Amino acid sequence: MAPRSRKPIVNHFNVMVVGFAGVGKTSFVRTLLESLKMTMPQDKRDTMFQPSSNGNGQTLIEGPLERTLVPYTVSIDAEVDGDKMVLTLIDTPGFQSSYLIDKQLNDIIGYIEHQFDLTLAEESKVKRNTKAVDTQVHACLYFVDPSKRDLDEQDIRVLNKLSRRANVIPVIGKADTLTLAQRNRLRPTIIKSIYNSHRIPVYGMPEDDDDEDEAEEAATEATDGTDEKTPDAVDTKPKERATLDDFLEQFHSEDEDDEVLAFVDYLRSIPFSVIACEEDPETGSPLKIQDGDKTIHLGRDYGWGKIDCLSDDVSDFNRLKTMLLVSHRRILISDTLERFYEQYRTERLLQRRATKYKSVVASKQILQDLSTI
Ligand SMILES: Nc1nc2c(ncn2[C@@H]2O[C@H](COP(=O)(O)OP(=O)(O)OP(=O)(O)O)[C@@H](O)[C@H]2O)c(=O)[nH]1
Repeated sequence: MAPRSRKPIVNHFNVMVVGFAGVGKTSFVRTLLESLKMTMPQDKRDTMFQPSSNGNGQTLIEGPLERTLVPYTVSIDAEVDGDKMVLTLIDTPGFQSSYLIDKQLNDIIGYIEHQFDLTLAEESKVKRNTKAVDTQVHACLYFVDPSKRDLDEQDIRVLNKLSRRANVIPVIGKADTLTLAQRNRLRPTIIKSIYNSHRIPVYGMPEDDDDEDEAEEAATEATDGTDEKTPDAVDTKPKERATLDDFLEQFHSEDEDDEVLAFVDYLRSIPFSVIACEEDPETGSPLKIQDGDKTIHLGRDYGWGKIDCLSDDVSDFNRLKTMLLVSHRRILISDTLERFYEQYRTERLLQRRATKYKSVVASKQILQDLSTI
């Protein structure tokens, strides 16, 4: 008897791109897809896209690059390092004027929460669908505008809100618009803003348990009377942090396990600087650039020089791709489920209970009122 064929379990991995308008999100999505396509056998290349349309039947991943006005997804059957997955990229409209940011951000958060609702609905079924697709957003790339000198108030607001619902990974788009010195200045400034000044819990950021414990201890001692200070005099402000690079100094490759090293490596790399390839303005397809004898498939030509956007010498594109699809993929997926989904689920259940309680109290009140008429 022939052995029964077993269908492999399909791993879904979903990555969203978010940021201000024109910072290179769509171009990055296209470059990533093209880079994956290049490693596939020819006959599979044209069948891999299942892009959603903008409602007019027009798919958004092909054709001339236009401003993204509605969120859309594009999926690809990818194989990286022998690992098969369905990779879905979710492109979102770039933030425009400051008064629109909150509305746009709410739409993005709404999208992320809707995926949690789908899981919640599936979990509540008596008979669950074993083939239900995981649509949760496992990683959210936040594109920082390279023309800024530091994160501004709006970036901080967006990063804080997004980090409550997803694994946020900071990226600098259009990194070729910066000189090396500018890039070297921008990275520590952004990290200082995230880690020291605003303590934004982006993906992988070390938590400040010690600071919280110390503040709690100080407050307890003071109220116990074991300290000279009055409670009002207690300084509950967490103490200043060392820089992230100083914090990372304590990890040595020979003493740590692979997961810790993957995080150290990741934290040393953020924000990833990426450069997207140049597209034919008519078709939107990547321009093939001739550099002497060699053809650069995903490059940019500046007139005075040409670059290969996938080269590690010019950008962190490959480092980011490997981090997402290989070294951190499983952690990002489990983190989304165990941390963000669980948090959302708890909030929803408490909300439901509160609404139910309110309606019971309200109906009792109505009955009481009716009985007195
Ligand atoms: N120099 C340079 N230009 C880029 C790069 N990536 C994108 N661009 C250009 O920047 C412009 C905007 O790129 P998009 O990819 O549409 O930016 P976006 O963030 O998706 O913009 P929205 O759809 O408005 O949110 C286009 O003219 C791109 O050709 C890059 O890495 N380097």
